[in-house]
Amino acid sequence: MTTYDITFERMVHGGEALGRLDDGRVVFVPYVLPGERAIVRLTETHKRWARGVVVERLTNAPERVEPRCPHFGPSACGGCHWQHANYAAQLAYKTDIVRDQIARIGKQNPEVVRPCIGMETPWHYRNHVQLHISEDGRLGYIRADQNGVEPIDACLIMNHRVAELFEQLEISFPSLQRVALRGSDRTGDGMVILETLEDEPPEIEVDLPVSVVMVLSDGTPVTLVGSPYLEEEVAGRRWRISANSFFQTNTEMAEKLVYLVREFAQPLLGIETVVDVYGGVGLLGISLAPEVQHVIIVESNPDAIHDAHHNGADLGNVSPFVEDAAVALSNWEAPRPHLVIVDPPRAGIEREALEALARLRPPRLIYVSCDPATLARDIRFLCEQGYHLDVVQPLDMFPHTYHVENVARLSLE
Ligand SMILES: C[S@@+](CC[C@H](N)C(=O)[O-])C[C@H]1O[C@@H](n2cnc3c(N)ncnc32)[C@H](O)[C@@H]1O
Repeated sequence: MTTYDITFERMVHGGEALGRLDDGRVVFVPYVLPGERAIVRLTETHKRWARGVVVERLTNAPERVEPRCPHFGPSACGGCHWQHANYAAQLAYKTDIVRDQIARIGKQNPEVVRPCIGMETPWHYRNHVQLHISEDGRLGYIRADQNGVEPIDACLIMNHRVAELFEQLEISFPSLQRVALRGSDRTGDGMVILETLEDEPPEIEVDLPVSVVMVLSDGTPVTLVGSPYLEEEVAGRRWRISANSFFQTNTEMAEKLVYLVREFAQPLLGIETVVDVYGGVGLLGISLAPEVQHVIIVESNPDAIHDAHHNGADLGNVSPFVEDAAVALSNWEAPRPHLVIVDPPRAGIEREALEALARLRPPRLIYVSCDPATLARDIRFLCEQGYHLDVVQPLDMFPHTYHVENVARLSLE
């Protein structure tokens, strides 16, 4: 077996550490830290890069800590990537990664990227988890090597309500594919979402104070017990969230996100219309509604738009629309919005929507993103169309993973 002695330089987007082979190729290796030296075996080789695994670690970085969770590691749970690094180091890696993406892919000055904002206590934060069924019928997460499901006894990143649901849950449906648990530590609401191969919902009995929704094989959600939605509390408002509506998975950081968007939207004086594209249940747009004349929410999921109607009803100036982003932006007939917020899924803004957004030319744009690479790609395009990148603020929505949320503000030069 050929092995290589590698010293690692930095963390990269995707969560691996980057080192170099003697022939100049870069090599990506998980579960090591910048500054560490390890003997590595290559698992994938290409002309300009390779991927490998640690055979033996020769040195430890000062940032290395003992992972708290017994399920963490290369041949176990794939949910967390960085429990072996202290939290301050995780935040520093995230800042460096975002700066690297903004410079290399976005072709922008990386100094506009502020240091990543972290959580005070970076544990028990997830209000929503997706669990799979292991070979022996237990609930778990997809393994880090993608080789099946790692059954888990407990998870340190579930919030307390979700952890409570997980402990109490006893289910045995032969056709069960996945189980999602959603819960709020603030309102106490809880929901179990069962995904099956069935076409018909079964009769079930549940002893717990939770709602149970079953998603049938065609994607239709059917409420079996309780309510079709749960409620969360963020930034002084209650948010209604249906079983298949998106909501930010970290409630504490969702609140920071709302306040940051509000800060980046200043000055709001004189702003008539704000458009919140990829708006979900309206979290970002509705939070600005008390300070502007009109908020339009564009979202493709009808259930989320139904929630947004409910969430903004008391304000009287919120108009939610079920529409594809590209279609809505391409056919925009209302007056030009003063401020557009975009918060697309990981893949970023589709090309057609991005081109339509650039043609619409709102004077100010706030781009919320959970993927720094697609954010940087889209920023590059928008800057080529005349926008200026003012600032990028990384937020640690997902401690112990390599994922990082970002809020960018762009304005017309
Ligand atoms: C990352 S979430 C953001 C939701 C919301 N801004 C929030 O903070 O809760 C992205 C949202 O975009 C919606 N979406 C995905 N593709 C879309 C499209 N092509 N057009 C409109 N909305 C889309 C998803 O349903 C989801 O609600």
